[in-house]
Amino acid sequence: MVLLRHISIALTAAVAALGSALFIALNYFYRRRMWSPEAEYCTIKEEEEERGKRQVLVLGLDGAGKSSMLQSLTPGQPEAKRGQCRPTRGFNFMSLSAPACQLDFLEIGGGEDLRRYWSDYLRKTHVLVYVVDSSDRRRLPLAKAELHRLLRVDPQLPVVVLGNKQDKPNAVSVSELHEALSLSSVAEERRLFLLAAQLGAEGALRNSYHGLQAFQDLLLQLV
Ligand SMILES: Nc1nc2c(ncn2[C@@H]2O[C@H](COP(=O)(O)OP(=O)(O)OP(=O)(O)O)[C@@H](O)[C@H]2O)c(=O)[nH]1
Ligand SMILES: [Mg+2]
Repeated sequence: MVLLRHISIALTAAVAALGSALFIALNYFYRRRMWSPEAEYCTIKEEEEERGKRQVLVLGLDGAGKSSMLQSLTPGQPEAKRGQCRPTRGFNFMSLSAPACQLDFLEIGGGEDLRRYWSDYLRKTHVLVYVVDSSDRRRLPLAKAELHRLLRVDPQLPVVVLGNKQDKPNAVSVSELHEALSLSSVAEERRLFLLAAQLGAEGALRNSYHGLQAFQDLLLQLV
């Protein structure tokens, strides 16, 4: 009788231990299995931030001057000249190493077929550089609509708007650009800068923020 009681106690304990082990194993299995793009993205972003990388997303309508700007920022490429950039059919990537961190610039082409993918890249982005062709007066409303569509996705994302091609005779001024892009309506919660810029004939980017180094410093402050 006593032996039977011992056996039943031992069996109960064994079943309980097995149950716990099964529960822990299943829990572990499902935790690993339950994947969400958001969780995956957060892990990647955290890892990159730990390694001191910051992403600068460069967007703007086709022909605005995004690739030209990246070329002019690329060390060792001073010979980049106007008219040498081809339309970006997909991505364009460039990295700049600063003492504090690495700035990873990612341009996505501005063609109509690529614009629909722009917002997918905002989640990984620390600062948006939005390039506008100041001389393309006809498409300013489109440039504004695309910018506002992007900014609705992330109300806090810092933005630098580059009013490019200021060298062109028909370019709108910075204050006209501010008005045409309705920047006051999107600047409330975010840090937003509007700079006039032009690619010099020798390929160097000039902007109203006192040169290239200051432009980089501004980005480093914002990321
Ligand atoms: N006059 C003038 N031309 C410029 C300036 N910046 C760029 N360009 C010219 O504008 C054209 C388009 O420049 P890109 O840099 O290819 O434009 P993008 O924004 O990268 O265009 P996509 O890749 O098609 O989205 C090129 O012929 C450039 O040389 C500028 O400040 N002034
Ligand atoms: Mg390009």
